[in-house]
Amino acid sequence: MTVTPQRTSAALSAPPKADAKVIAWVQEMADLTRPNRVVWCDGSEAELHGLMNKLVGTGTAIKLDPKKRPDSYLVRSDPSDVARVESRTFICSEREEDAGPTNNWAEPARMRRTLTDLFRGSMEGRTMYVVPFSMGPVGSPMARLGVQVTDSPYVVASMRTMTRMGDAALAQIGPDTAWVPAAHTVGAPLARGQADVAWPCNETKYICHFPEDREIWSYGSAYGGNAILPKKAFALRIASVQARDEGWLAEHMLLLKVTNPRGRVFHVAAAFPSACGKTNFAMLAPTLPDWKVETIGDDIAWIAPGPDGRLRAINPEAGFFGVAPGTGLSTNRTAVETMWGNTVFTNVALTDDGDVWWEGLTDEAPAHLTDWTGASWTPDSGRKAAHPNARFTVAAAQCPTISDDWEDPAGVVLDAIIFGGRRATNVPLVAQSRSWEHGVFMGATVSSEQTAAAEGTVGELRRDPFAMLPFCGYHMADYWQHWLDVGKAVTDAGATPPAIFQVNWFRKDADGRFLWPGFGENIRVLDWILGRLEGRADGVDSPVGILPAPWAINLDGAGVTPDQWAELLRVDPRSHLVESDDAARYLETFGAKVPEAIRRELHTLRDRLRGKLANGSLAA
Ligand SMILES: Nc1nc2c(ncn2[C@@H]2O[C@H](COP(=O)(O)OP(=O)(O)OP(=O)(O)O)[C@@H](O)[C@H]2O)c(=O)[nH]1
Ligand SMILES: O=C([O-])CC(=O)C(=O)O
Ligand SMILES: [Mn+2]
Repeated sequence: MTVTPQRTSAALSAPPKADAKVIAWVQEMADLTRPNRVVWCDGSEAELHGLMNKLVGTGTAIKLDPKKRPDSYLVRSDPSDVARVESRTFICSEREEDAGPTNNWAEPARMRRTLTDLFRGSMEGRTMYVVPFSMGPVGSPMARLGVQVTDSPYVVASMRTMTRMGDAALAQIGPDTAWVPAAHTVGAPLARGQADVAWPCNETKYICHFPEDREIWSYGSAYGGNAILPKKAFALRIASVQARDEGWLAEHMLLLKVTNPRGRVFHVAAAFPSACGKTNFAMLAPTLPDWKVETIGDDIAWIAPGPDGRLRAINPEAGFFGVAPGTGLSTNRTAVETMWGNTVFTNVALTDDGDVWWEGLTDEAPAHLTDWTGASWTPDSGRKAAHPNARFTVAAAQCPTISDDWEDPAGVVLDAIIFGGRRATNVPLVAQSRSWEHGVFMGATVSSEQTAAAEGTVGELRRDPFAMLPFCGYHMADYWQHWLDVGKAVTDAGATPPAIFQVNWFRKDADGRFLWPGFGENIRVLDWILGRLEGRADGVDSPVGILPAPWAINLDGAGVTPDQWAELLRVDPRSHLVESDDAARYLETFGAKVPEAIRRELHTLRDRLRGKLANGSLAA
């Protein structure tokens, strides 16, 4: 006897105003994945409570003590599903060369067959949630729309915080609206009567992007960066392609508003690789008097020329998906205050009185904890209580320093752009680029030590251009050309592009200690950066860019010794020449597509370094 699986009707449960094409796609996905039922998410508070109750019921989430942290939960993932899987992330462009050497490429038709086979029946025994979402304030001309289907209630709850989702987003989609379909399954169908596990996932994982079709498929993981598809998959990988085609920029950048002691307001964007300080910088608590720093976004910025030609930026997200370890009262009090309630924690430790803890939250660890794997833990267990990539998910609106213009549908005018990385040696604390082209060169050659935000060896040095290495949806060298083109378009429109800077908070001394106090003290660097824009801060030329002149950065009370300061800004021509050899080899991997302006900047850098070396030996 053959049993025809019951057809789950997407149309039956669809809201009355749902667009026909959306319904048809959801139906197609339901026919393929065969869930027990289809639920269209409305984005309401009641819906969120229902999802969290369900997660508590399946043992996925633990409700924290409401007296300590109201409406907050701890979720423990499967120990194998804790970070983005870059080796399983694919750009399936029609032509391999459009993905470029930094992406895994797969032939689209073949990948579609693979995915179709994997998705067939993958939601059996589960509920398919339909989550319409808007990236950017609903109705903003800079916002973009999408619809994700997923069988993970944890992912739906995360999307409720990270995006504007539900009815309001669905209402934006009409017959002629562009929207991105994003299909997600944990890949763990349940047979009739089979008991579920707390964190269903699959050993096999695929995170696939079809840039020409503007489509996303994700299989096997429920970890945020792999499964909350509006975030990295859409707002960076797919959006970077849209941005290239439409003349704007989709960037891995935080956004902040700074008011200086004289009341002048600036907006700044900064790109640092994953786990290199974006959230911390976005919530900077200034240690210098009379400065005000407010938060607009902590991870992604969409940047487009406005009517006056100047670049304007929005934060397309609605929440923070932040790294917990290292986030504490002494480093980022603002983040800690943001998480007072309504927060989902993933892979942190549980205290005996029903609250959460992680390394760095407080100086001293509690005497006893349940660690992120659910095992008993004491300070002398000899292992971390929280996973190094443990995360908190919380609404941006809850941030005490959220800026009043963070949801401005027109975006904020950008005054400066900062690139950074995690470098123990060589790279100075701050340098200003001499031009837009030089700034693009700085961004293109950023290198950083690998962190726990992706699988791989922590500490290994890798080039991470524009902090976009894992997130650029097309050929990286074409992306650099696009940046050059955008700068030129701004200039051609008679406007001034933002000034570009490079920073490094992470330089270490011979004993392996950070030379720069960082965190709230980073305001001293911002003071200089903005002072450069106002013409009130002095700089000295160097081969790698304009460095702060002696005394140009206020170090009063920073606790930095003159020797440390000298080391923070030291540019050793010999080691920079070695670095530039490496940069040259790196650029070679992109072949003929490397823009002429980038080659020219490399050439200039090497000439200047050699000149410096020659002068140095003359002087000696
Ligand atoms: N030494 C030093 N460490 C910092 C500084 N800012 C951030 N960190 C540390 O860097 C780690 C990651 O910081 P985050 O701000 O969460 O990084 P992120 O770039 O937002 O990370 P993603 O969410 O993965 O994109 C934490 O352990 C921080 O404590 C700084 O100025 N100095
Ligand atoms: O995407 C993630 O998993 C978290 C994140 O912000 C990053 O890695 O940059
Ligand atoms: Mn990030």
